[in-house]
Amino acid sequence: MIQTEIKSLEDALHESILLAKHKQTAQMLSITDTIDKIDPITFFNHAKEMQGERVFWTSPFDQFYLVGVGEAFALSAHASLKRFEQIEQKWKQMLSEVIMFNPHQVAGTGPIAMGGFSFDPSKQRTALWKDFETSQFRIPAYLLTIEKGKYYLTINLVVCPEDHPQQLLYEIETNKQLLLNRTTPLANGPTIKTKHEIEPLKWKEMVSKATEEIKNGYADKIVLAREMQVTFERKTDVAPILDNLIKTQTNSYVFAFENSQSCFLGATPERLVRVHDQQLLSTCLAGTAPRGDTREEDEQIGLELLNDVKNREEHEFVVQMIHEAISSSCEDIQVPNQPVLYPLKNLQHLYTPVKAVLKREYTIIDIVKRLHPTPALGGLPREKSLAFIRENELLDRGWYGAPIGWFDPHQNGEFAVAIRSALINGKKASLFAGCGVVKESEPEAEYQETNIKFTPMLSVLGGAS
Ligand SMILES: C=C(O[C@@H]1C=C(C(=O)O)C=C[C@H]1O)C(=O)O
Ligand SMILES: [Mg+2]
Repeated sequence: MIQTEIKSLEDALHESILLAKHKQTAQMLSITDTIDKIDPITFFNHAKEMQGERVFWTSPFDQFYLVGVGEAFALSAHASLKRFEQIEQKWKQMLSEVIMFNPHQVAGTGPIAMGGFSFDPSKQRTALWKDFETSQFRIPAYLLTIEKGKYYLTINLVVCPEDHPQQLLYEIETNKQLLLNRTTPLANGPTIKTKHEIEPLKWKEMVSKATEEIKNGYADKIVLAREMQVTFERKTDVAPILDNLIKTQTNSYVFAFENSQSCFLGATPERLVRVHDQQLLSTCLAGTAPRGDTREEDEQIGLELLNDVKNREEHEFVVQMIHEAISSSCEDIQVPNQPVLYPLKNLQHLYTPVKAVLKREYTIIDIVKRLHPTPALGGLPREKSLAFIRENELLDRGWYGAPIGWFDPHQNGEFAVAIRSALINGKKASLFAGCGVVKESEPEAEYQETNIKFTPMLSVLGGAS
């Protein structure tokens, strides 16, 4: 990694092309500067006119946004074996070769990697997720970062020995104009034409089977998910959906990842892990109840949730596992001994935050590897619950329920668990929702719980009834 003082874009291009000529190979370059204020959804919307797929991330807790377009560099791991290590290794290799011009040193600027993993690389893949790899990160060509009210644009590109600085400069200026200096109105949000739940009866039978297995001592908890397929009147536009998610799901991360004709997006309340300056945060989120119609009713439901044996059990398995999973790589681990309520628009959860200090020799990817899947999405014990899911679930989870997020060259990053999500493809979409099955689970109650978990996405897709 070579780091230099501030340069004009033209000088940076000159220097990188010279280096590429000298080495007789392509050279990656990353240049970051501040820009004027721009709405992140506007930027995302404009990016549609450009070549390249878009990615979107916002964390509601610190008004932090990342919006990327195009792909300067890709990191992927094909085999399921050691996929986290492969991503890390390719990332380190890339970082050792990139030239960075970034005077700001703000988390989430520069050549950052945005992407995710599939839930279970050992599960048989279907055509549904054909556009997505099982481990896939993208260093966007153009990246908007909004942090603490400041706006940054990073341009990442790979130059070749035969490139011309003036030509590249012209292309970049044209794209910047397109992204930053236009006023294109947002299209209307979609309207759902048809809704189809996949095999609800079979799903309930599977919940009964899991409950029986748990009672027989096979496992303590198994998380089971299902799919709802919807169709739209017209081909969907993602920007108004994201806009709506940000406005309606205020306690959730909002994310989108485009790949070819598909877009995976959602509004998840579940942080997997965040690392900033070695400070680590993780979240135990499991145990669910609806919101009440009045304040009193809401408080009553919340109180019952806090004291409900079945939901507390679902939750406790997650707390124990996350604590154990980070114990060897962290110091000063703090875990409250009681959960609190985490209210969302359509439902409420039991929530226990976990704080720790990440030891210097570990990275966020090491932690993702240890945590995924937590018993909030897999179960306990991990391998047994995964085996049950693999064998019985009527669904290709793809990236649903798996880590999605970003990391930067300075060991900062954040991953959420991709729930409350949908995979959109033109005029159709698949929505996903799951729930933690324990020995007290009732199939009908779990079915209703998954129904409320569909509502955040259903309502922004124009189909809540
Ligand atoms: C699996 C999902 O959510 C998970 C399951 C929960 C539960 O069963 O109580 C609660 C939060 C999440 O950990 C989902 O939303 O699809
Ligand atoms: Mg539950």
